[in-house]
Amino acid sequence: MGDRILDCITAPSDLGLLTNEELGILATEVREQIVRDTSRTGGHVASSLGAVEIILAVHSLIKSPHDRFVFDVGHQAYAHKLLTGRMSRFHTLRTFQGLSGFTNPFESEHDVHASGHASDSLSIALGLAKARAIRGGDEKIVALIGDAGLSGGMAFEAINTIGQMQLPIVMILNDNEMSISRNVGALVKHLGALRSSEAYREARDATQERFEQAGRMPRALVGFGRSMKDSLKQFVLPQETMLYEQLGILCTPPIDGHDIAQLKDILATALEADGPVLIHAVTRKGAGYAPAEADPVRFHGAPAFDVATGKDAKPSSGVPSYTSVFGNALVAEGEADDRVVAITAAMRGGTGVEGFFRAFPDRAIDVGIAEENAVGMAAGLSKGGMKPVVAIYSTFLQRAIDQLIIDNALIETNVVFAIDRAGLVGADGATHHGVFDLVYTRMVPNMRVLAPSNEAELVNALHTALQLGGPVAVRYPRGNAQGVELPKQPACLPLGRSVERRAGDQVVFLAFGDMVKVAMDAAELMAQQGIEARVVDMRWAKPLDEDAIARAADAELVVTLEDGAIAGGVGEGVVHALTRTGKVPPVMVLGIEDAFVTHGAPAQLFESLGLDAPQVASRVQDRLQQLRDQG
Ligand SMILES: Cc1ncc(C[n+]2csc(CCOP(=O)(O)OP(=O)(O)O)c2C)c(N)n1
Ligand SMILES: CC(=O)[C@@H](O)[C@H](O)COP(=O)(O)O
Ligand SMILES: [Mg+2]
Repeated sequence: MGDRILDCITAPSDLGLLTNEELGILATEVREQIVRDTSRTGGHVASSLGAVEIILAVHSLIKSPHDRFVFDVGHQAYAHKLLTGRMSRFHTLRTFQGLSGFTNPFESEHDVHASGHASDSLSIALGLAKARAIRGGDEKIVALIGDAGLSGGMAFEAINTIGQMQLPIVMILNDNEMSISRNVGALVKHLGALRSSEAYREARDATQERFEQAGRMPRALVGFGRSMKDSLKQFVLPQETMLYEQLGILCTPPIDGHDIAQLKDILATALEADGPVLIHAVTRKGAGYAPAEADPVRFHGAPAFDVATGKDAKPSSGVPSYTSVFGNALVAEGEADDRVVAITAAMRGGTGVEGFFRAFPDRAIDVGIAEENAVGMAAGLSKGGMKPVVAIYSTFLQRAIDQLIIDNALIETNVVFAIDRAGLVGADGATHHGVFDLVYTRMVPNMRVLAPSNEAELVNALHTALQLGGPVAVRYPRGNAQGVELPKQPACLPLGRSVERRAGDQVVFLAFGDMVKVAMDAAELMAQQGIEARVVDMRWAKPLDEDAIARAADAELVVTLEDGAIAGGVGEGVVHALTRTGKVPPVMVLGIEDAFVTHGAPAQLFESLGLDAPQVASRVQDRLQQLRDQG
């Protein structure tokens, strides 16, 4: 480890003192550090490895934090973290109380925003540029965005305004032809045409040659601002010019995103331009670590792995994930009914719909990072006689709440929202926890919401949702299911009916989804203290089982348990239902308090929130005692 350049970096501006050769050595050291530490913590290995040279080149030319470097998604920002004073804590990445897996301004002054959700970087950069114009500042603004991030609606909208406003911003397109899976969409074809077109190849070679001849002095060669545009234009055929050129953004030909010297040359010029510039950098996802280059999909978001082989460090538990159970159940539903159509927004693997894509390619759609489009399109499919299932993470459906409300719920489309990653997801943290879907689905008229408590319930919930008609959400968590047997044939669950899982009269738990297990374990612990608790698996977050709620009103204490935000959550819905019975017993509403939840292993997070079974049991016992003491 001795004598590394990386260990001598005290601030990102130190990079400006390094030669290109030294920066190349630093790139290797950064990669080794990323692989070593993420092999223990897991993380977004492939994306971060692919962006190392770009990040080094940018930091060697800008003065962060005065100059602003904005990351799209932020999953590729590990090199940035290592170079901005977070080396010594990098081994804590994504762990409880450790570094975040994304950029976060509360973690470092070099991080502009809380990244994690794709396609927002250009809007943030544009806002910074406008603020600079109003204030009269001189800071440089650079945004790094992937080819999939660039295809998201928010990025398209930003480009529209960036082209109009003409404020100086440097956008670096990190084009590796990959989203998490292979990138999709017409923009991909456009970028591919640019990369492969003879004109661009010639342009790239010519640019490189000329840089080399000029001892890499592009300023002298291509000039600044508009003259750079003219200069670059001579290399491209009009019909091959980049789409964004036509929208008023100066675009470079594709350049090698792993060539630090070339990157610096182009960047130095772009940073001086008087309008928006897009640098098209071509990279390899996973670059520099053979297992990640060979399988960038697996190494997009990898669990801990063995560095030598790239294989998972921990063997699988053998219990299927909720996601895979859902994926198989969806294929079975697709076999039984040819109106079932699956939609994903760039999350084929994550949402478990790969099998459906293989079985029914004509009824499977990946819209890319375009959640609004996915949910809007589902409405159209439903109106056209189909039964669309939008398989989507809870956190990403937040992008499409309007389409859920207006395009679907208002006209009662037959759309199923299969909401994966509901509840606390773990290492991805605040930007990715699925803690709002119980609020934003329940608040909408015509919506029905199922919260299965195990995988058998999930299979039945999906079947029920498809049979029921109208917009129905089925929410389930990340990770392993409970290990229960699956039904041979899926059954329809009675609408708005709960199931009692445990008898008891003193305390009644009204629990939702994954929290039923916590309630069962807590009830068991309380029984050891002589307290008898009923556990009701509520099954439906909407409509609520009003009869079960009315029966609970006879208990000394009612406890609602959800793994979502309690502000506006389903526990509050239960309280409302209780007020309608005319008899309101003491109620504890347990769930996520009004604060963002950090990252860490789910068990640690539940413990830190007082939502693990032992703490739930003791909180409930304390409250019961308090009530009894009050008489
Ligand atoms: C709104 C939103 N939808 C989906 C995702 C999940 N997601 C994270 S990274 C990613 C792919 C990003 O691809 P790209 O921008 O090309 O970057 P790369 O990983 O290829 O470097 C996706 C789909 C997300 N973070 N945000
Ligand atoms: C950065 C991002 O948004 C995704 O890569 C996300 O981290 C995937 O999460 P899962 O690991 O739960 O699929
Ligand atoms: Mg990409």
